[in-house]
Amino acid sequence: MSVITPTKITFFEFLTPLVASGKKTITIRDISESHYQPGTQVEVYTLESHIKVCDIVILAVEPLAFDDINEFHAAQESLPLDELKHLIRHVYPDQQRLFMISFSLIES
Ligand SMILES: CC(=O)Nc1ccn([C@H]2C[C@H](O)[C@@H](CO)O2)c(=O)n1
Repeated sequence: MSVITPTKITFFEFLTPLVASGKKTITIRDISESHYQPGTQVEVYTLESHIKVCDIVILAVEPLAFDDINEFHAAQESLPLDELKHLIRHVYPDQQRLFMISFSLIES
């Protein structure tokens, strides 16, 4: 079965300034949002209002267990670790198996 490479990603609106400023360089998603391909350009939109924010390039997609999320990931998310884990549990209440998507901002 082939999976179409996605060319868009959404972030909660309150996180988009961190993406657009280049401070946030990873996002942690479940398998349904893990099909990004390294080297591809992806458009960033706000989840709530679907406004285009910026473009990013995908650097890597790697498996990451919820229990292994640590200060290293929090720094790259530009969030405190407790806030990050709380947010991930809010979005993905039961999932241990997650994916770390690393990306770089494309300056416009
Ligand atoms: C559908 C959708 O947009 N879902 C998500 C999922 C996660 N995030 C943020 C929250 C954290 O900063 C990281 C880690 O999951 O990504 C998000 O903005 N939108």
